[in-house]
Parts: sequence; structure tokens; C-alpha cells
Amino acid sequence: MTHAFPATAPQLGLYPVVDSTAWIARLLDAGVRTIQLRIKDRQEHEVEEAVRTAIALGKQYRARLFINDYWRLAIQYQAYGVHLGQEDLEVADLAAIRNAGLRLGISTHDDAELDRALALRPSYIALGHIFPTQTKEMPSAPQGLTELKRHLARLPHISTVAIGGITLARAPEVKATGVGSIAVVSAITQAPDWRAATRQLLDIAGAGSGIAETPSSSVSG
Ligand SMILES: Cc1ncc(COP(=O)(O)OP(=O)(O)O)c(N)n1
Ligand SMILES: Cc1nc(C(=O)O)sc1CCOP(=O)(O)O
Ligand SMILES: [Mg+2]
Repeated sequence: MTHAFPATAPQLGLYPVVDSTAWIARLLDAGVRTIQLRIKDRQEHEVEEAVRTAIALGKQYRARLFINDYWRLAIQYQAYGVHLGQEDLEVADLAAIRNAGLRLGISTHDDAELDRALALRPSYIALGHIFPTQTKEMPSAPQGLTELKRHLARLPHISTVAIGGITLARAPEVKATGVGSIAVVSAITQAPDWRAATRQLLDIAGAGSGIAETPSSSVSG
């Protein structure tokens, strides 16, 4: 039987997905407590410093800092967690991630992907994309809120995240589905006033429950 990854907070709250340590620092300072560093299409050595810095900031703020894709570096620097998509699952060493005590979040876009993700017993399931998005080219159609609710009905015992095209205006109806977290890129990074957008999104989604315990936080705080 597949062993489970460590649980994360049932409610992860607002979950910005950003591509630099500058964004990580300013959003943690603004009260965000779940966050992801997502740098695409670089060699591992090119992102190592950013990953290391992001993880250190996550520990400093006792936040849930997830590293997208670069799971080896996430293990090396003891991140709170790793986020992987379906293709990433083909190549990642899931046993190594689990043995290092990291949380695992997995992307899903339909029932088949959800079945596959659930079999791995991850820490959270991401459901996307909910609305059309300009941030990432998607091969599938947006699921919409009805499909999101149908998927959530299968997931009462695991932390859930909605992602894709979630604007400030749409966030309340996404939150009303009962999903545990709202993940956003452009709603914050392209906002005319990112501070105001973050404050309003935190009001809607919250900052999540509890504080993060990373593999080394009992040692380094
Ligand atoms: C919270 C969250 N959900 C989904 C994704 C997308 O992950 P993936 O499918 O691996 O695509 P890339 O982000 O790697 O392009 C995510 N990063 N975060
Ligand atoms: C990185 C990513 N993954 C998605 C998925 O559905 O798996 S949608 C997405 C981009 C989300 O950006 P925005 O909030 O700007 O729409
Ligand atoms: Mg990925």
C-alpha cells in the first residue's frame, strides 16, 4: 500500500503562486502563510539560490512554502512541501520526497487525474483550471464551479486548492464551494495595487489554519 504524505492544514487559505523571492518576501510580510515558488524552465543550478532563499523565508515567517517542480532542491533545503503536476509525477522520486518529510501537493484537471493523485495519498489536491487563464497554456477546458463542487464532494478528508483564472471578483464564489484554498498568480502579480489585492483576497480566503512545521523547524525555528 502507498504510504501517505504528511498532512497539511485542512484550510490552506490564500495561496499565491509566484516566480521570485522578491514576491515571496513581500507577500509573507503582507500576511500570506501559504505560498509557492514557481520558476519555469530553468536548470536546477540556475534556481538553487532562489529556492534556498525562498525556503529560508518560509521558515522565518513560519509559513507553508511549497516549491514547484524542483523537488530535489526542496528536499536538499528542507522545504515545507513540493507541488507536482501529472507529468512531474512520471520523473519525481516520490519515496525520497516522503522520506524527507515534505508535504506533497498534486495538480488535477479531471476525474482520471484525480484518481491517480488520490492513489498517491498526497497532502493536498489542486483542482484546475477553474476559469480561463492567461498565465498558463492549458490543454483542457476550464472546469467551472459546478465541476469544482462535484470534485470537492469526493474529497472530504483531504486539503483542497482551486486554481486558474481566479480574480478578486470571482474569489467569493470559489470560496463558497467549500474549497480549502484559493491559489492565484495574476490576481496578485498583475494587480494595479498588489497590497490591496492581497489584503482583500486574505479577507475572503483567510491565511489558512495553524503554522507550518517544516522538517527542520523544530531545530532552526
Ligand atoms: C497550487 C497549484 N496548482 C496547480 C499547479 C500547476 O502545476 P503543474 O501542472 O505541474 O504545472 P506547472 O505549474 O509546473 O507549470 C501549481 N503549480 N500550483
Ligand atoms: C500554474 C497554473 N496551473 C493551473 C492548473 O490548472 O493546473 S492554472 C495555473 C495558472 C494560474 O494563474 P492565474 O491565477 O493567473 O490564472
Ligand atoms: Mg509542474
